Amino acid sequence: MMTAPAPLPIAIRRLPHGAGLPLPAYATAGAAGLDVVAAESLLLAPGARHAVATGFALAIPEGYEVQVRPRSGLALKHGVTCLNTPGTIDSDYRGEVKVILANLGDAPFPIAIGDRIAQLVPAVVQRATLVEAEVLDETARGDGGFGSTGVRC
Ligand SMILES: O=c1ccn([C@H]2C[C@H](O)[C@@H](COP(=O)(O)OP(=O)(O)OP(=O)(O)O)O2)c(=O)[nH]1
Ligand SMILES: [Mg+2]
Repeated sequence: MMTAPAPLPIAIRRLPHGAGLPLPAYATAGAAGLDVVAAESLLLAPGARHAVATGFALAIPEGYEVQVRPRSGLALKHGVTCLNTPGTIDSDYRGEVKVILANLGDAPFPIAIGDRIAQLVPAVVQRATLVEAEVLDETARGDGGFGSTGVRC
């Protein structure tokens, strides 16, 4: 049987306006994302966006990031999504985690303190060393992209 990778410990600090709110938590035993609740209330107008407070800060271990992802229910039912999905929380960021929500729907969307608005997924970061080259190796694709292989099979 495959064994699941051990959970990554991430230090979390409650900020004053996050007092009393639940910390990000998995909704089910197999959930991939830790659900995050809003630490402020607002009415998000159609077409508007807002960096929603969460009331906590993280210290992610070096070599990892945390992705901020939308919830599909909000996206499908209300057109509310993370504008910059997946949002990137850098390992050296110590400020408040914010969720940049956008309302792509056609009705104002109310957010109450404690509403689950997004989910956090930690990920390993593969950093790169760029090696400058005069010529790149040839491939069958070459510079074809952006739909060059068509739509149908
Ligand atoms: O959804 C998000 C995305 C980012 N951040 C915070 C944590 C992250 O480490 C920092 C910078 O994010 P990013 O690199 O995506 O933004 P930037 O526009 O490149 O800002 P910077 O110049 O500060 O890196 O902002 C959030 O709180 N929520
Ligand atoms: Mg950046």
